[in-house]
Formats: sequence, structure tokens, C-alpha cells
Amino acid sequence: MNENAVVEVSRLSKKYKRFELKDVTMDVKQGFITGLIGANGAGKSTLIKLMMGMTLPGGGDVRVFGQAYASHEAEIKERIGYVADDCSYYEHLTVDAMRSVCAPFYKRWDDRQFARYIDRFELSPKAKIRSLSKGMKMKLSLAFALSHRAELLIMDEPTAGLDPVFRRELLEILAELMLDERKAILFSTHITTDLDRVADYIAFLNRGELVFNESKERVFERYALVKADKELLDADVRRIFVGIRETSSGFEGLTGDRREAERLFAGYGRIERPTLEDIMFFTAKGVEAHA
Ligand SMILES: Nc1ncnc2c1ncn2[C@@H]1O[C@H](COP(=O)(O)OP(=O)(O)OP(=O)(O)O)[C@@H](O)[C@H]1O
Repeated sequence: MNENAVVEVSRLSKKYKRFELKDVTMDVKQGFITGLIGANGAGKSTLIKLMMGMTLPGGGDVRVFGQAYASHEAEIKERIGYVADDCSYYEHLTVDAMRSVCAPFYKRWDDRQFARYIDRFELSPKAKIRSLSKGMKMKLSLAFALSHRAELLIMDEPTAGLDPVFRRELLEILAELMLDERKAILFSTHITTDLDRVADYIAFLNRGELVFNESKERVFERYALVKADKELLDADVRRIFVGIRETSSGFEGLTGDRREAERLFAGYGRIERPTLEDIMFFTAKGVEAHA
């Protein structure tokens, strides 16, 4: 096993009727936050469910803490804090009753920690789960995930449905957790600006395929957004772009080879740092153009 990888997936695939996750190889590193990005339907939840052992792969392999679900499911799950995208609970229970149901499943359950998060998230232990808003349910789900001393936190769209104030607080909590270098976090999102703040690594899925899983610095070293005159767009030049958007007078193109862009366009256009959203947009667009 890669020394500091807590999750390793290799050549993972999963086929549904209208979707295929194809040949994904990536890891989640200890001591870092990995953000999983991709458009709606790119396969983020499918990949997370495979990493959680909640669905079986069509091919390939998943290892968590160096172990396979087939032989070590209970041990692996004990060490993961999981926040699902749908946060399903027994709606008729109160927060505290739900705690009594969940706590016995974990050897390292920490009641005081849970009480601290409930307080911090302004949830009432007596509140019926059915009465909680979507955002409050997400907070409750987080409180559970953070209260059994998990070493790995896996969250599927945890910021969806949260107001900007709590979204920022959640990101602060994640940064706090990372002060403990033994922990690792993977979270999926399509709000890419969340990742600018906290992510160390970015894994990008596009239509079921992993485009990259790289450190954020490396992503921004490599990619460049070029804005220039349309006349410069000949067939050779087009080849360096992942995706191109043409306007009446010029074009914008994303390339994964910043150096080549600098060589070709120095003095002839603007070379900018793309946002993660630009990278997602142009990659999706590029694939469409060549399809
Ligand atoms: N159990 C299933 N049976 C059939 N198709 C499925 C199943 N689960 C997911 N899919 C399909 O697989 C594709 C990828 O879904 P997935 O939920 O993994 O994407 P996602 O990137 O998490 O999207 P979103 O951001 O919208 O949640 C979708 O087209 C979805 O309809």
C-alpha cells in the first residue's frame, strides 16, 4: 500500500444502465483534505459508495486502511465517519434517541464530543428529527460522523443545502480536524469555491472518468486559461486545448499545458489562472466538441 494512502482504489468500474464509472485509480492521503469534484451525474456518489463498501464494483479493487471490505468491513467502518448525501434517519426519533441507537455501533463512540457538536451546531437533543430542516439534518449527520474518533471522514456533498454561514463554519471545522495529521478527509462538492479554501488535493471526475487527482498547487501550475484572437486558432493550436469557447471576436481556451500556452501565446493573448469551475466547464465542453 502507498505509505500514506488511507483509501486506494485501482481500476475501479461500475456499470449502470445509463452510466459507467470507468477504470478509476486514485487514493485519499492521510493528513490531507481531498475534494472530489464533478458535474451532476459525473459519478461522485457512485465512487463514494464504492469507497464505503455500500455497493459492489463491476471490476477493480477498493482498499481502505490497506484492507478489503470482503474480509474487514466492520473494522474499516469503525474508522470512517460518513456523511451521506440524503442523511436518512428514523424521522420519528429525537436527536438524543437517535444517539442511543447509533452509539452502540461504535467502540470509540464519544458522548461528550457528540454533546459538544450538538451544542455548537445549535441542535436541540429533544428535537424530533422530522422537524429538522435539510441543513440541520446535515449538521446532525456531521455530529454523528465526528463523534466516534474516526480517522477518515467521507462526505457526499456536505455543503449542499447549507447557508453560507454554516458552510464556512463547516470548512473551518474540517481545517481544525486536519490539525491532527493522522486524519484524512474526502468530500464531494460541486461548489468548487469551497475547495479553494480548504482542499489540498483535487480529484476531478468527468462523465465517469477520473481526469486527475492532484495537489491543488499542481492543478493550478498545469492548467491555464488563454484568451486571444480567433485568428490564432489553427488546427495545431487547437490541439493544446482541453476545451474552447469561441465568441464573435476571440476565444477562451483551457489547456493542461501552461508552458506550451506561454510559448505559443506570449505577446499574443492573455494567459490567466483558471478557477476549478473553469476546469470543470471546459473539460465537459471539450468532450462534447469531440464526441
Ligand atoms: N443505483 C443506480 N441505478 C442506476 N443508475 C444509477 C444508480 N445510481 C446512480 N445511477 C446513475 O449514475 C449516474 C451517476 O450518478 P452519481 O449519483 O454517482 O453522480 P454524482 O456525480 O454524485 O451526481 P450529483 O452531483 O448529481 O449527485 C447518474 O446518471 C445516475 O442516474
